[in-house]
Amino acid sequence: MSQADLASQHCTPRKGKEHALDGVQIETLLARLPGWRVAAEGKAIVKDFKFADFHHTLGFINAVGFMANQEDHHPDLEAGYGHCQVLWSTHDVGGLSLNDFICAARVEALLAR
Ligand SMILES: C[C@H](O)[C@H](O)[C@H]1CNC2=NC(N)=NC(=O)C2=N1
Repeated sequence: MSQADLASQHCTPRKGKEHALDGVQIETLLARLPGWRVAAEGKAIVKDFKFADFHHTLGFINAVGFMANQEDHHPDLEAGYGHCQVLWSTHDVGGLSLNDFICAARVEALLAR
C-alpha cells in the first residue's frame, strides 16, 4: 500500500487489542512514511516538522486539527516558534492501529504541493 493509498483511507472506530498492529505491520507501513519513527516503546509514531516561522507552524497545527476532527482521531502536538512534533497513538487500542498510519499519511498529504 502506497502513501497515497494510505492517505485516501478514512479512520474507523478501532477499539480493543485485536486492532493493535504487530511489529512487521508497523515496519511495513512506516516504510511508506518518510521521517516518521516509532516512539513510546512501540505504542506511537512521531515526526518533527520544521516551519519558517510561527504563522506557518500555527497554520499547520490548524490544518492537522481540522483533519483530526474530520477523522475523529486525535494527535498529541508539541510546538514552538518554527517546529511541531506530531504523535499518533490509538488510546482505545493501547498502541498503534491503522488509524495512526492513515492520519500520518493525511498529514503528509496536507503538506504536499
Ligand atoms: C469515539 C471516538 O471515535 C474515540 O473516542 C476516538 C477519538 N479520538 C481518538 N484519538 C486517538 N488518538 N486515539 C483514540 O483511541 C481515539 N478514539
